[in-house]
Amino acid sequence: MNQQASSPPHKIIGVAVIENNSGQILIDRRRPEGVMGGLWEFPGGKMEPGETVTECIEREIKEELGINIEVGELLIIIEHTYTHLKVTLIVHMSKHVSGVPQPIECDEVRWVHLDELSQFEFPEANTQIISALKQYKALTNIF
Ligand SMILES: Nc1nc2c([nH]c(=O)n2[C@H]2C[C@H](O)[C@@H](COP(=O)(O)OP(=O)(O)OP(=O)(O)O)O2)c(=O)[nH]1
Ligand SMILES: [Mg+2]
Repeated sequence: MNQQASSPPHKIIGVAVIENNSGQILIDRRRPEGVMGGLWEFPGGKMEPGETVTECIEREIKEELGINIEVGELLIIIEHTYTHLKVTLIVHMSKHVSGVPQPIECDEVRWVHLDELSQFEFPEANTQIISALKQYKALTNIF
């Protein structure tokens, strides 16, 4: 078997942790069918050729949820290998600007507080995003 045939597909994904003025975070539930069906995630999607991560995140959030956001600083970059898929998740903190989130390409959307995230089931790679987010919030509350 050659290298190409044996390695899983690799997706590079722009991901947003979107906060509103009440300090809540936006999560969405993936559709029941398909890869990681029914799990919750932070909104985002595949980068297209020629676009920056910021452009990718703004576009995906508009397409998937119909809202406008302001993409802020990088939170973390995660490389994770699932059984049939390798993902690079480039996660940015973002601020909600306008619009009510609609479940256009997902099953459900919710605004939740940081301490509520543990009540939702996320893909494996998200453990690292959530702990980075908790550290980030702990630090930004101090300074
Ligand atoms: N958006 C997002 N994706 C995540 C998270 N955690 C995680 O493992 N992923 C994975 C799931 C998917 O395989 C991939 C996101 O890709 P995607 O939403 O553009 O694509 P998809 O697999 O839903 O479908 P497709 O466009 O390839 O048909 O990254 C997360 O928190 N947010
Ligand atoms: Mg997506």
